[in-house]
Amino acid sequence: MLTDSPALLVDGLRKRYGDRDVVSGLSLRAARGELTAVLGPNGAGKTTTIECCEGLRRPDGGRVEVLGLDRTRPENAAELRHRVGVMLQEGGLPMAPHAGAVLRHVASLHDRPEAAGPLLERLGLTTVARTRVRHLSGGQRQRLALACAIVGEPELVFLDEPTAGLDPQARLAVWDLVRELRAAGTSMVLTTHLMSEVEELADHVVVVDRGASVAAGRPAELRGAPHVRIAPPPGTSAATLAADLAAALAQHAGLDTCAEAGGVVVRGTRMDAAVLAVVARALADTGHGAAEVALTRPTLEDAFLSLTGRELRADAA
Ligand SMILES: Nc1ncnc2c1ncn2[C@@H]1O[C@H](COP(=O)(O)OP(=O)(O)OP(=O)(O)O)[C@@H](O)[C@H]1O
Repeated sequence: MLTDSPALLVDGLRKRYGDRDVVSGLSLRAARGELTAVLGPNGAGKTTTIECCEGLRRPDGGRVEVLGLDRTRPENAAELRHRVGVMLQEGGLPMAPHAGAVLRHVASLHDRPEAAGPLLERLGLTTVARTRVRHLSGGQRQRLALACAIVGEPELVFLDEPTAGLDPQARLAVWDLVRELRAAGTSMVLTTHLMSEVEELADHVVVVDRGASVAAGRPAELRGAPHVRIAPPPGTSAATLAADLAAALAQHAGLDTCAEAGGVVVRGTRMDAAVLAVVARALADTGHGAAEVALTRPTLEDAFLSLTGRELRADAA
């Protein structure tokens, strides 16, 4: 096994259901000791990809290496079962046993498991330890599935929407646990629709759309730099305003003005209140005015929407 291999390497992954390619040449890399978030619209192919990495689905093409081992080779399955933790979107828990018994059973499958009691306590499950899984609330099942994924102290954990449907207190408890795991050096791959979760937890983000990876980087890289955004006044096109403003700003080296998404955007290496004042003066010089001028700090959600579009997908799952 190569110790300098990434926690997860996916290269040119393909998966087809019937005559539909749902994953078409997807590549991503998750470094060891980091939390990599995989984002994408409903139906983008995230769960299918992660399930191929977990060994639950067989890829139709491409390479999947988990902790340096080829995931598609049956001889690696047993070793990876011990070294990788999986929290499935649907939980995958047996319904009849008590919650505590399920966790103790999963713990018994590992060589050096974490103690089940304290883990149940951390996830607010002590009072339901003797409740059958089928009688747990959705959020309690979700937390039990997380406990089962990490009780074996795996090197890599896959978390598929781990806080979907949890109340804010439970979400914070899960986030604290995830931070502790990362501090202890655990590699994690997380899929989520919550941008706040990504902002809080992710070291690295991969954006997936229509079965392929469309962007990857640190959250700050994906968010992009602050810029001045100007909404043209009624009756003035963004293109006209951008051209006139660019001329008015010509003597200010390092500022780049363009029309973008119905507005005008000014970018530069340093974007602060002083630059905002310069842009506002130049705007006044154009004689156009503006409906709105603001120094904007793009959010991850802005970046996500600009990468994947705003329209609801007809093929959304
Ligand atoms: N077993 C299956 N048979 C046929 N089609 C499937 C199957 N599993 C998933 N799909 C389809 O594959 C596409 C990708 O689904 P997938 O669950 O991977 O998306 P996702 O990005 O995880 O979506 P979400 O964010 O909604 O969980 C969807 O259009 C889905 O309907």
